[in-house]
Amino acid sequence: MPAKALNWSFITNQRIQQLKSQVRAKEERIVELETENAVLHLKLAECHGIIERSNSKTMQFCSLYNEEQHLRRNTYSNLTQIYQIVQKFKQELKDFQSFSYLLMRNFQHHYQDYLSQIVDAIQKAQIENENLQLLQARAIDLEQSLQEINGRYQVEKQKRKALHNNLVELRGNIRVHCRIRPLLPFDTESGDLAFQNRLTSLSEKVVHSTDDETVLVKCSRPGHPLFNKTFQFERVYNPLESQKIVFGDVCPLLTSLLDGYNVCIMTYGQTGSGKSYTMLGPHSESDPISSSEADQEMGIIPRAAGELFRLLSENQTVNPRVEVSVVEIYNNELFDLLAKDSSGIFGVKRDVITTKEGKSNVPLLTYELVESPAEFMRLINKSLQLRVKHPTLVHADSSRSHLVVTITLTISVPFDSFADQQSSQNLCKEILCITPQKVMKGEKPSFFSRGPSPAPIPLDLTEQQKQVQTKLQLVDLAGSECVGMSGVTGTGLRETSFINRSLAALADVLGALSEHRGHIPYRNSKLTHLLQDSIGGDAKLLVMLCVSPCQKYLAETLQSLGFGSRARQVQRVQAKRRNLLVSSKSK
Ligand SMILES: Nc1ncnc2c1ncn2[C@@H]1O[C@H](COP(=O)(O)OP(=O)(O)OP(=O)(O)O)[C@@H](O)[C@H]1O
Repeated sequence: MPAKALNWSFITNQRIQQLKSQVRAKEERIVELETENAVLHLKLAECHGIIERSNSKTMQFCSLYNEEQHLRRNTYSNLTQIYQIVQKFKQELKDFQSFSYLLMRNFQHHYQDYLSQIVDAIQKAQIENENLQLLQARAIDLEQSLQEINGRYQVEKQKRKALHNNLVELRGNIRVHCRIRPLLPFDTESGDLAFQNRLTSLSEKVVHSTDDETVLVKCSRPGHPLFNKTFQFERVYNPLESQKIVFGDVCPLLTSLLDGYNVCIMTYGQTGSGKSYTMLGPHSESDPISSSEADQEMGIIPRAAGELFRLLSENQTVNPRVEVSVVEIYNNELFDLLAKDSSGIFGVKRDVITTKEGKSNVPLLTYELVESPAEFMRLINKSLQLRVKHPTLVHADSSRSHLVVTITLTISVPFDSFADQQSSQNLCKEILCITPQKVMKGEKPSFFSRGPSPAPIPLDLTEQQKQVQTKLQLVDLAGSECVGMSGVTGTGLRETSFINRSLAALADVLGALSEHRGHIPYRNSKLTHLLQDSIGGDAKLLVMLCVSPCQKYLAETLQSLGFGSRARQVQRVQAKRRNLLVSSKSK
């Protein structure tokens, strides 16, 4: 091999070696660079990641920024509004302040005014108060004087009443009371169509009590000018006055009964005017009258029984005997409601006779002995079951008969207790002496048994005593009535005719008595014949007029008031004390 070629190859090898080492160096460098590149890629990827994250954060920031911008804009507009409101409010506040200021000034101004007015008013009030106190003191003085005057007036009124009553008694006048009943449902009911059409005016109240002694009637009749009529009676009850008040005025008559006077109380009036209510109280077949004091609506009869037994129980020494008879006068026939006929039916026809002494008497009349108000009321209720009643157009429970309840009271009194008073009154004319021997022999008098006539009671023979017999007649008359108004026909019409005739007979008797006629027509009707001793005799007689307050019954009311006024004019003999029935001396 040539040297040159060797050299060349050497050089070439060297060169190759160089190049190889260069290549190796380059490759290492490449590897290094690739490694760097990879690192850089990694870093790039990292940077991409960071950039992406930054981008999303930037996006977030952007949206937050937008939101913030939006909020800011909103806040700004809100702030603007708030600012405007605040400005407005400030303005208003300013206005208000100035208004308050104005108000305050006004207030102060008015306050000053009012204050001075108040001060004035207080000063005036003080003066007024002083005046008022003076006036009050004067008013108290006046009131006291008024009370004194009123008291004196009441005393004078009582005295006047007592004097009037004495005068009535001395002149033998009939005492007349008048009771105006309240308006009741049946006053505004009527089967009559013509009435129905005029109902308002018909139920108008035309009868009034102006005081406790005067009745005022406003008379208005179609085609006549209106005029007022007044009637005076011993007592007038307004519609609100109770059964208790009515009985309060009747009550002293029971004391008179025990004092030895005969007493008669009768109710008179048109049908439905309240006679039975006043005399008996409300009752019906199924609901009899009680004798309980709790019953506020009890009438005169049950109250009288209670009061009589109360008075007797207060005076144990009188040894009383109380006998009762109940009589009904129906169609001018007299029925003894306590007697049974042969077939055992109660209500036996009896007759009235005039005795030799000129007294009326009912032979065989049953007298039942009673010892308590309850026993008495049992008899009354039994009798009321028999009393004839029929419905009329005026009211459903109309009594078609006169009812006469007679209580005969026999009491023992010391011999001189009545005589002194009798002599002072010079009334000792009528002495019914029953022979004392009969009692002294110890015979059992027939009057101990239930029997046909009231009789004296046994005496304590160790003392000088006498028996006094007095009679209390309680009469519930049947109602006077206008046939057209009551709408009765047939039997009812016959009853009405008898009722009206007997009431006319009663009026005739009063007329004859007031004119002091020689003949008094007692015998024209059984009613007047039976009541002869009470009406014309020496009993204390009280007529209780019952009237309706309404226009519908004006004619009947005027008739009843006229009857009462005429009754007041009657001057009979003075009421007399009953005297000895039996007397006895100690052995
Ligand atoms: N003062 C009064 N207070 C309340 N109700 C009364 C009053 N007076 C009468 N009444 C009522 O009026 C009605 C008729 O009264 P009442 O039966 O006493 O009349 P009267 O005059 O006896 O009638 P008649 O003669 O037809 O029997 C009864 O329902 C009775 O309860």
